[in-house]
Amino acid sequence: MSELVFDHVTVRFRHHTAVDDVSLVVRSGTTHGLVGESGSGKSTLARVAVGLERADLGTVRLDGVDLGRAARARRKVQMIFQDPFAALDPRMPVGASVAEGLLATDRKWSRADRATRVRELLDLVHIDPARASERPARFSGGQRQRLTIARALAAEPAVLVADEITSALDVSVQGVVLNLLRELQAELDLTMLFISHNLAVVRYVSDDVTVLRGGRVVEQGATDAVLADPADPYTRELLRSIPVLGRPLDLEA
Ligand SMILES: Nc1ncnc2c1ncn2[C@@H]1O[C@H](COP(=O)(O)OP(=O)(O)OP(=O)(O)O)[C@@H](O)[C@H]1O
Repeated sequence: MSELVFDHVTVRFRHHTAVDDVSLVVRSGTTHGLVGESGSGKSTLARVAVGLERADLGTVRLDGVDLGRAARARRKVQMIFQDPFAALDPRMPVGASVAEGLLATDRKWSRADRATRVRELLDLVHIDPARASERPARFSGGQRQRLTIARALAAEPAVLVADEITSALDVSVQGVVLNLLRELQAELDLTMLFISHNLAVVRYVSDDVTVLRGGRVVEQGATDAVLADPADPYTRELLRSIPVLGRPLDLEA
């Protein structure tokens, strides 16, 4: 089991409340989408989960353990960031970058085991393992994002937090990365908090959804139910930007 619970979380920056009493549950083996316009508090909430930000009130718990008090448990929550160009050290062979993720596991890895695991991880994200010695500059944006996913998976996370991971990519590549995530979800039974300002993207990967506005939850529930019958005008507004059924997803919005 790996359930991530945000329990009445509030985060303030000086007099500004970025996250205001937010509660949500990322159920084990499911993807929870977090959607809302720019500045609604999505990234701040994600940063609290991985310990980059502190909650002023409330707790984030992984399987009952308060992550605010347990740095070790926080390593079980791994974040994938928006910009795959900034996320990989340009001087390092990509295999070495992926291997960095193994440091977050509690095991000691022999050189041979490490190399084998890196090959497996590259294979999992459909990057030719023979390219492990190449630098990031030789890879496209979409390939780099797949490399950062491999590095996050190397850490054997209980929960993955994906923050706008497709928004820096060309629209043609976004679908490839989203499809990979769906494939990994099915294969590895991933538990994931998936953040995007784009409801079409969230709908594509999420079992449950929380809609944030101005740091507050305005709507929450099973994705299908929420999108079929949104109770809040703001969600209806976000939905209007999604193309009707039968037309391709507008992943660029
Ligand atoms: N370190 C900080 N210091 C002060 N204010 C901050 C800080 N980080 C975020 N904020 C503010 O908190 C609010 C929420 O920001 P946050 O980045 O969480 O929103 P977001 O929904 O992720 O937006 P975006 O989609 O643009 O990333 C914004 O008003 C932002 O300006």
